[in-house]
Amino acid sequence: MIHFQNVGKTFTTPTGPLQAVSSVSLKVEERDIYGLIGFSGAGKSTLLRMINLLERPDEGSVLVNGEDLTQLSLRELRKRRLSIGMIFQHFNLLNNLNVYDNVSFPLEIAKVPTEQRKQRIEECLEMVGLLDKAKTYPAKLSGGQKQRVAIARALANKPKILLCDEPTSSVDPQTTGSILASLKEINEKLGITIVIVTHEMNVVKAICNKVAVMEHGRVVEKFNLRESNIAPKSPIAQYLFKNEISLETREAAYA
Ligand SMILES: Nc1ncnc2c1ncn2[C@@H]1O[C@H](COP(=O)(O)OP(=O)(O)OP(=O)(O)O)[C@@H](O)[C@H]1O
Repeated sequence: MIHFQNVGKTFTTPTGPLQAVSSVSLKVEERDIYGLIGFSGAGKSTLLRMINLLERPDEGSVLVNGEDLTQLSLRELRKRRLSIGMIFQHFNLLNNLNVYDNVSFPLEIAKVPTEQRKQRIEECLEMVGLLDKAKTYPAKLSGGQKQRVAIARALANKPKILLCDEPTSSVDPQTTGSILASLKEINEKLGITIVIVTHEMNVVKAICNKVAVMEHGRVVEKFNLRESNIAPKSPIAQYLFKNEISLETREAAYA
């Protein structure tokens, strides 16, 4: 479904070139919930953003359903992006619009007629358990509710893939549970493939069937979490599996 072939990305920075992603090859199969884990700066978000070309790889290619998105015209790319939803750490809701209108927004961009829009918005809000909040503005919602609105909005155009960039990093552990439950449900019920960037092995263990561990722009190890004998070899993977804690606070302990 998603196939990274030897991808690389170097950013130009004031202090010189910075290789954020180096020679990554990885396959995400349909219906996977695939975790990308590693310390801050490992290149996880850059890799994730290559799937919908928010970042263009400058080496290798990324195939989505066998198609290299870099070869498409801008018009075709916009169309393909409708089948790839995305959610972010800080929710990125439009604060001047209520919940209903936030979910409506991508449908308006896709020029979905008003009547169909209404039905789809209600379906999506129902899916994340927030139909009763349709008229509420984001400022009145909790972090978990905001992220579930973002999930509903990402689902509006019936994507096949959902990209999640640290979706639980701004919320407390209990709220994390409700967001992860929504993600698991849409994966199981709608068959949506999910790729999730996280710092936390707890998140990976809760919902992912596979995980890739990243360090310094490279994937150092991959695991199928359905296998019974998981034996990490790299120091970082050993650390991550041993310490089910947030890396943000414990990076120093590993270093
Ligand atoms: N647009 C950009 N311009 C310059 N450097 C960038 C840009 N985007 C990312 N980087 C750098 O690339 C490296 C990888 O960043 P990336 O955000 O992919 O890492 P990450 O593993 O997702 O970390 P974090 O959890 O902190 O977001 C970092 O050193 C980051 O500072």
